[in-house]
Amino acid sequence: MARRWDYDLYVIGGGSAGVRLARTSGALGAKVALAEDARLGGTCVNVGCVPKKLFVYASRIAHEIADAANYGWSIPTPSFDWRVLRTNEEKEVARLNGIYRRLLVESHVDVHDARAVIEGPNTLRVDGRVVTAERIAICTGSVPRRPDIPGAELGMISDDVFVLEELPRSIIVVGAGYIACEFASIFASLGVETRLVARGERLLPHFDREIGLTLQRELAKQDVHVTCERHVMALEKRGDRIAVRFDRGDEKCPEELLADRVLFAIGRHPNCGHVGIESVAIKCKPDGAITVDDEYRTNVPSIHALGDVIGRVQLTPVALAEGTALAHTLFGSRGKIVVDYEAIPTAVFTTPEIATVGLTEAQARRHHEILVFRTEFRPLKHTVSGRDERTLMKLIVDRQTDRVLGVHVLGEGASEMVQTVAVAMKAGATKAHFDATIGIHPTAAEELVTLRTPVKEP
Ligand SMILES: Cc1cc2nc3c(=O)[nH]c(=O)nc-3n(C[C@H](O)[C@H](O)[C@H](O)COP(=O)(O)OP(=O)(O)OC[C@H]3O[C@@H](n4cnc5c(N)ncnc54)[C@H](O)[C@@H]3O)c2cc1C
Ligand SMILES: NC(=O)c1ccc[n+]([C@@H]2O[C@H](COP(=O)([O-])OP(=O)(O)OC[C@H]3O[C@@H](n4cnc5c(N)ncnc54)[C@H](O)[C@@H]3O)[C@@H](O)[C@H]2O)c1
Repeated sequence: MARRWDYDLYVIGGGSAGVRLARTSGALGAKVALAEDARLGGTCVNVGCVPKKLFVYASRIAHEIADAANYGWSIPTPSFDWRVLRTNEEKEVARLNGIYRRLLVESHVDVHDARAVIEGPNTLRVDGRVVTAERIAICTGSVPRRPDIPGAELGMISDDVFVLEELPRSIIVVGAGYIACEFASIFASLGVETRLVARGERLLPHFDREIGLTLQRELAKQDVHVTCERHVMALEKRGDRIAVRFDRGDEKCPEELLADRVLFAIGRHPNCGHVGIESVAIKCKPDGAITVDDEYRTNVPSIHALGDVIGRVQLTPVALAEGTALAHTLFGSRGKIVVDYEAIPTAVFTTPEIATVGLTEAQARRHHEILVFRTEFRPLKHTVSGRDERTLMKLIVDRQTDRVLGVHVLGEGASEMVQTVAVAMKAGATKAHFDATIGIHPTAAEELVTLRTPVKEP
């Protein structure tokens, strides 16, 4: 029998959400095509998680070198070459682009290296051709925001860091979230004079307050100048440098500062431009994110949207989970699969790094009577290295049920620790379970199972 549509599913966007949706659907027997107008792998692979983490590794080697002397190592005049790092990072990204293509092809997905634009509920234009599909999935991700101020075009966005020809001597990073903190930490560790400017009262406003404040203190020890409650008003070219004007100045941060580069890290917009959503009147929220139901269906029943473009949680593992869930819901045999958005673990890859799962202390206080278990210490490694770095751990526990509601760690290995703790939390772990678990010695992680005395209420 002739098919009514060219495809069962047409996926727009080859990032984390799109590739996972397409290849899982293909593997389940659907006839699938995917369009990507840039590089396969999307933000995460090309200008996000992966190249960023490689930069993080590079930056941490600087710390290892500094810590080596007291361990007996003498490393004569180390030097760093940004171009070598960039070249090797690009090679790895190209390798991953190839792997993504192979995974799609092996799942029988037709890959179209082109922009796809929706023209109707079941119709798209791809490379000048009209293609039809029973269902369309918009997985077009998000793009970095720039502030609406004079001279904003002089500043970089995170995408630009991955094509930076030379490491600047100085940088002003604007923002207080994941990207601002991660890049400030990377640049400072690589020897760039770094200033982080936040408009709010602290870094990482969506994280546990104490974690944000402690990060600020740790970054300051590494000579990152952190200035809070300051708004950037304008950027202006001054010879080879950029002048940044703030809303006010004081002795710690004057009203105007010069730097080689400015990086805006002030959040990301859902990427709905050039997708044709207006042609079928797809509804969006005021922030531009596409509105979907719990099956990622838009107001047009044949069109779905998932990943960053729906603006729920802009993290790769969430985009992947959404892709898997939708593929199984549409083409699997188990009925509707839903993503559990509760207690999503997340990390900020600063040095020292942060990882967290569950409620912050402030969030928990709103709905629970809680006990807070807390420890702050100098890690064993640094008792000899001499580095003045502290680790902070917090456990937020429901006083009545003993359930662990939140775990917050700032310190080396935080992300690796919290990923595993998140499993225990999903299983409904109580503080008694943590107490009954034997630690691994000597580690920092063992502190999580040896915290016995709650913090006294003020
Ligand atoms: C600097 C940075 C660091 C990050 N680090 C982390 C991290 O450490 N951990 C983490 O979990 N998350 C991280 N993230 C977030 C993560 O990258 C995103 O949440 C994730 O990539 C979203 O996946 P997505 O598939 O929704 O969108 P994307 O990966 O952005 O994919 C969308 C794709 O659609 C394509 N596209 C758009 N329009 C069209 C069209 N009309 N036709 C064809 N193709 C189109 C785009 O070219 C793009 O490739 C980071 C993000 C950034 C910017
Ligand atoms: N490690 C990770 O998992 C990781 C790393 C990077 C990015 N990401 C994802 O990408 C998203 C985008 O990252 P991000 O850091 O750009 O966003 P973010 O939402 O984490 O932080 C944006 C920050 O910019 C501030 N801000 C907004 N407008 C501003 C303005 N006009 N002037 C000054 N400050 C302003 C906000 O108050 C906020 O603190 C994150 O929300 C996250 O989901 C994740």
